[in-house]
Amino acid sequence: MMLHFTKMHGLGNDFMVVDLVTQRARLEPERIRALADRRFGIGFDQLLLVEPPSRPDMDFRYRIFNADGSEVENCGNGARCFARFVLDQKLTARREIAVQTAGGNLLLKVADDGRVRVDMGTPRFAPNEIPLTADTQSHDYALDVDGQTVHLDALSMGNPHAVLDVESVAQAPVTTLGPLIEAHPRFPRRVNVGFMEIVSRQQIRLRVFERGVGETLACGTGACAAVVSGIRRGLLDQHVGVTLPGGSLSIEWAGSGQSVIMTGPAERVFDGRIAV
Ligand SMILES: N[C@@H](CCC[C@H](N)C(=O)O)C(=O)O
Repeated sequence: MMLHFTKMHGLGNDFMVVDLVTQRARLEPERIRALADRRFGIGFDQLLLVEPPSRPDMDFRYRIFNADGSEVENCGNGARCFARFVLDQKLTARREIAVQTAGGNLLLKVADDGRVRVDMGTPRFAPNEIPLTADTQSHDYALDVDGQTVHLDALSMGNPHAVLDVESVAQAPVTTLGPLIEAHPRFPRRVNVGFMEIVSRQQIRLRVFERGVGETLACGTGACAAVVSGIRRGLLDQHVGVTLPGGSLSIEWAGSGQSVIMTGPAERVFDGRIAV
């Protein structure tokens, strides 16, 4: 049987997107890892599976798998690509789409210019909700990493994020410190690691070492987590532009108990099919 897919990206964070509303397939972790391979497979950071919802008040459910085959709770750039995909495939005519993810429900709006605005839900800070092993909630956790003390903030955007302040993202130890924090035993489900350079109260630069992938060109939930961290520590204003290696996102957060709003592009690259 042939399975149709679409290759998409949000700021260079790239996806294989599969419609499982009109098609049927089961992809095991080993097959996902093979398909994600950039030389022997299709090549992608995440696989997105679009499915019918399990609740009548939702339009779709979508599931997210990292390149290492692990299923995860949330994906910001993926959410925008998902919204463009269901419209382009005519799976819906609605420009306002409610979707279930493993990390919670999201509300997405596709603007006339194709940019997508996503209500990413409320950030969570309690250590057990991240999850992070810690006695008390803080915005400054000290982690022993190979005998060195590293200070970071941590929070959940549905998925777990650590945020480190750096002087310069160009010099940041993303590929050396990133994997050590990603797999640190105090993060029992591993963690996405963001390196944030604050340029002004309305602008940051960010690089993210993603759990289950490695450094990507952009991470939507990572951008939300970094901005939330900066706002809650009094370092950033409510509307912040985030420059990532693959492009820019706009993030807004009005503070405690409020949803984080992310706006950015979503692009289709090509369509293909594989035998399953
Ligand atoms: N690229 C994503 C995040 C994808 C999931 C992440 N790697 C995790 O394991 O939680 C984004 O744009 O948010």
